[in-house]
Amino acid sequence: MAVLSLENVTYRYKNAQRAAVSGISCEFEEGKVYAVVGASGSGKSTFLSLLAGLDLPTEGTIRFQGDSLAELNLDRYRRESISMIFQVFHLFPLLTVMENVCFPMELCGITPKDARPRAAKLLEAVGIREEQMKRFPSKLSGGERQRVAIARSLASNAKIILGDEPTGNLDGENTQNIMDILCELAHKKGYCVILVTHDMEVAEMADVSFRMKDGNFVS
Ligand SMILES: Nc1ncnc2c1ncn2[C@@H]1O[C@H](COP(=O)(O)OP(=O)(O)OP(=O)(O)O)[C@@H](O)[C@H]1O
Repeated sequence: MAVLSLENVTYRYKNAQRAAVSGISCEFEEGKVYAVVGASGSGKSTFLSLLAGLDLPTEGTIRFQGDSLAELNLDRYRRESISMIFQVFHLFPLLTVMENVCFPMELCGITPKDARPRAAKLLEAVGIREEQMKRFPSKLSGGERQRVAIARSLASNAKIILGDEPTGNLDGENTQNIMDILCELAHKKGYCVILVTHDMEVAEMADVSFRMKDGNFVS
């Protein structure tokens, strides 16, 4: 069953002449990596913010596991059901790698004693070595920082990972590494990974890719 399904979803910014997202219907399933590619201004970021529950469609419906986002508690949906990764990794510079991953768990009431071993496991799973866990993010490469950001996004139990140009700051080799990690999370652990990107190579590594033009998906 689709974890997210969209029916004729349109989003129009106030006073805008045309809709930024225009009549999109599609489904996203667990266990797959999706890429949404398109030129600047085609509507990718707006689309992602709708999936993230940051805005509601002005027309149409987005359903999460069958329930319309318009009827869900969106704070809870954002906190519990989705996690996000970004081009600029959004790590806290004054916290160590380990503390960055523990932080969201502690916000959810997990004690530091329980959070640390779980964070260590998540970091290990994305290839961060034990000695790197004590470092500050500034002492890591871009690819390593993105891996830490992915580990942090896995700290919640959310099964949907939304990525806004997550490989935008990385070279080819690191892009491949991050995509390998995301594909493994989808294929082996059942995550639904949805990435918006300019990068055609990323789109080729995804299981399904959509091309966006003028707010709609085109083939
Ligand atoms: N806050 C806003 N108010 C009005 N119009 C907006 C707003 N944000 C975006 N738009 C318009 O909506 C359309 C889609 O923009 P969006 O940022 O979603 O595209 P994008 O594909 O993500 O672009 P980029 O790759 O450059 O980030 C554009 O025409 C843009 O000018």
